[in-house]
Amino acid sequence: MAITYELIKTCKQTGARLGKVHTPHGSFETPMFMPVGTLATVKTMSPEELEQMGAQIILSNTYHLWLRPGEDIIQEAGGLHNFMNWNGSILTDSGGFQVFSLSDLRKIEEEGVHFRNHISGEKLFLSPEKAMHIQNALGPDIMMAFDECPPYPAEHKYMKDSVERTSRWAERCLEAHQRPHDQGLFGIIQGGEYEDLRRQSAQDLTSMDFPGYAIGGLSVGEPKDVMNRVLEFTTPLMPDQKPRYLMGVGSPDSLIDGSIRGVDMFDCVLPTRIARNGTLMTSEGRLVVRNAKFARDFRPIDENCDCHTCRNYSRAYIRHLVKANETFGFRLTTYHNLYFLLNLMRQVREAIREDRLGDFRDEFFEQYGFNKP
Ligand SMILES: CNc1nc2cc(C(=O)NN)ccc2[nH]1
Ligand SMILES: [Zn+2]
Repeated sequence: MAITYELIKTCKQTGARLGKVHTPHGSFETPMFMPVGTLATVKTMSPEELEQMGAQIILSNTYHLWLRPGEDIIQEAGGLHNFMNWNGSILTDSGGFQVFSLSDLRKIEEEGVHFRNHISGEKLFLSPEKAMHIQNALGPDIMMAFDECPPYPAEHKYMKDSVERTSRWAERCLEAHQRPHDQGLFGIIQGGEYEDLRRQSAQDLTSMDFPGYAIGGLSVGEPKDVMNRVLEFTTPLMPDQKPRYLMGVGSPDSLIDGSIRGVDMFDCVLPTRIARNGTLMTSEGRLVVRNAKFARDFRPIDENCDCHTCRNYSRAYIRHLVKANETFGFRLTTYHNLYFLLNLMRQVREAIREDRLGDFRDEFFEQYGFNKP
């Protein structure tokens, strides 16, 4: 069975929608945040802990797994689910973003992209066909088309050529897709900040009938109001009976603002990455637990959080572990940050059910300390 989307209801106060995505490894309600497990692990978390905190779909990176351990080993293990013992859904990206963000030495041709391994420097080549071959071997529930994620800002002429090549590459990905029945392939809409190019990209891709669509090329350094403007004119161009996935977005305010503009799925390394340097997301804003003021603070990280970390450990203890570079400290901070975002999405879904996501946004922004528009 492939990927299907069920639109449950639209928020009467905003453009947000409550939905459900069905995959071969289970269904999940949307809007939903996907923890990132780049190398077939959400760093420091066990699959049991991910399940316990309410994660239902995680992301893994094709580029990284191709280099290490190699898709052949994962295929021999029976695919990513078996290899990492995760029974929920998995989405793999295509490597498009890594090629353009990790490797500066690259040459883009019609056939594909020549670049260097960001670790060893060896010459590499990725094409739509190669990216599909690797993802078919990894065996996720959802795969992403191979595209170009251009830098921000980019000239309109460059972006137009890039969008047209990305559309040709999307066609080639569909051609090369080996397992359409048990692996959904999402197309990626590009076009940068240009409304005419986002429209052209959306028209090209929606004419190819993918089971879901992503909005790429954002969260690449553009101001938040540019992202929000691009979402405002892009989501209405996307089919409303299919999932809409905004790639690389995961700060609390962007998750809420993206949901309000009709986005259903999000992923970002932010919560796990900042956890590893002791920065916590709390309902009152960010908390840097290394700060000396927490040395004798025996309250939980967030008094409004009921996660495992906040129910059992204090700021003073976590500060001590983080300063001593104790692994357990980073497990506690990671668990809390992921729980915080998964719980935020639960509250967003609840607010959509009750047609009050606009009010929720104002309350959350006020308490978290985000400046209101
Ligand atoms: C962290 N920011 C961020 N932007 C992204 C864009 C893409 C994309 O356009 N892929 N084709 C993927 C991941 C991203 N992560
Ligand atoms: Zn917590």
